[in-house]
Amino acid sequence: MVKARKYVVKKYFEGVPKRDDFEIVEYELPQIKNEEILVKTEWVSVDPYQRAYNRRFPVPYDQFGFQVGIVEDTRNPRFPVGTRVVTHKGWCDYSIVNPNENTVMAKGAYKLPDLKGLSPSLGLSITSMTGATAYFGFLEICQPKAGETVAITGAAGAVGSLVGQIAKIKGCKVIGFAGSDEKVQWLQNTLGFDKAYNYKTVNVHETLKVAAPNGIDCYFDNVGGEISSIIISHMNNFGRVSVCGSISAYNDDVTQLPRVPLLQFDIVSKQLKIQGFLIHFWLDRWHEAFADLTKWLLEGKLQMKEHTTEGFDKIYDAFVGMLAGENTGKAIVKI
Ligand SMILES: NC(=O)C1=CN([C@@H]2O[C@H](COP(=O)(O)OP(=O)(O)OC[C@H]3O[C@@H](n4cnc5c(N)ncnc54)[C@H](OP(=O)(O)O)[C@@H]3O)[C@@H](O)[C@H]2O)C=CC1
Ligand SMILES: C/C=C/C(C)=O
Repeated sequence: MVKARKYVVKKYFEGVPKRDDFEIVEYELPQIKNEEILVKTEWVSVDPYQRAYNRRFPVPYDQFGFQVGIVEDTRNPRFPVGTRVVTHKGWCDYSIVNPNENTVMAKGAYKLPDLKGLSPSLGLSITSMTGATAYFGFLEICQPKAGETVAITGAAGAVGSLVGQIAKIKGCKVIGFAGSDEKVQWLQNTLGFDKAYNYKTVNVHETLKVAAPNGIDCYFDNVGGEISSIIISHMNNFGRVSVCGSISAYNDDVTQLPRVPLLQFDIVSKQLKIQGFLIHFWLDRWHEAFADLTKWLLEGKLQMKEHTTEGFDKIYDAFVGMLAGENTGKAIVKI
């Protein structure tokens, strides 16, 4: 019998999630059945949707999320012992998975793609939801063309930093907004963004007059709120907006969300396309994103910075730290 630990969400979050909204539960795993695998978790992902989706499930629920682990026992010939897998089993140190049992959000399990000796933790960014989100959310919805100007909020985060690098690969001019001067320096000096700004200290409207005098063609929106309205008011005719997330409001009371300026006149007069998406829509095509992103990574055309916290007991701290902007790049926890 294997003893396992998992984080259970026992209360709905009010504002910033609190430590005692979670309980760490110890329990014994049953024997694996036909087709199942026993996975020892190596890395877990902390992500904004774990906050945003909180009220979609009846409490108590096991905290879902992507993780990379190694197969320790198997009754599935496609997944021998020692295989590295990506699953959606969340914040636990051991789990039993049937790789064939997909959910709406994720495959039951898939083999970690060959990262040519790079850290398997990249299975939580480059070859997981994060990478697919940046790739499809930007390329499919924004349909960027070389020479166009792209604005990105949440630009120094996991998804945003990839979107900016993909935009550079596609020959675009890239303007990023992030929440500290260090992040801004990293975006400009290391990732090659054309311009980056600290949204906490600049006047976004005045900044865009200078940074994008000819307007913005594509906007990848990770944060929502007032900054998004300002950016959209700077868009060119036939501009495209990919609405990926609205993290600026995830900890807010949904009945009291802040008002943002009316955008309809800009949308109509500039004939803008504004599209939200959920990355599960492309679940059967994620491998296409993984192939291109891994190739670009190995060619040195893009990079993924990881913000790593150590220890199963620290997952909560990593989660609220990410929501507060402590991460540059992908926030992950090494178990
Ligand atoms: N539609 C979909 O299918 C998917 C959507 N997403 C969305 O993509 C977005 C980015 O996710 P991900 O890359 O994983 O997370 P990040 O790595 O970007 O981490 C979250 C970041 O959000 C920023 N942030 C926090 N509060 C605010 C605020 N009030 N205003 C502006 N920025 C804030 C912080 O950076 P800073 O220091 O810059 O403030 C923080 O580092 C999220 O909105 C998420 O929900 C992600 C995956 C799939
Ligand atoms: C699947 C993730 C969705 C958001 C909103 O993060």
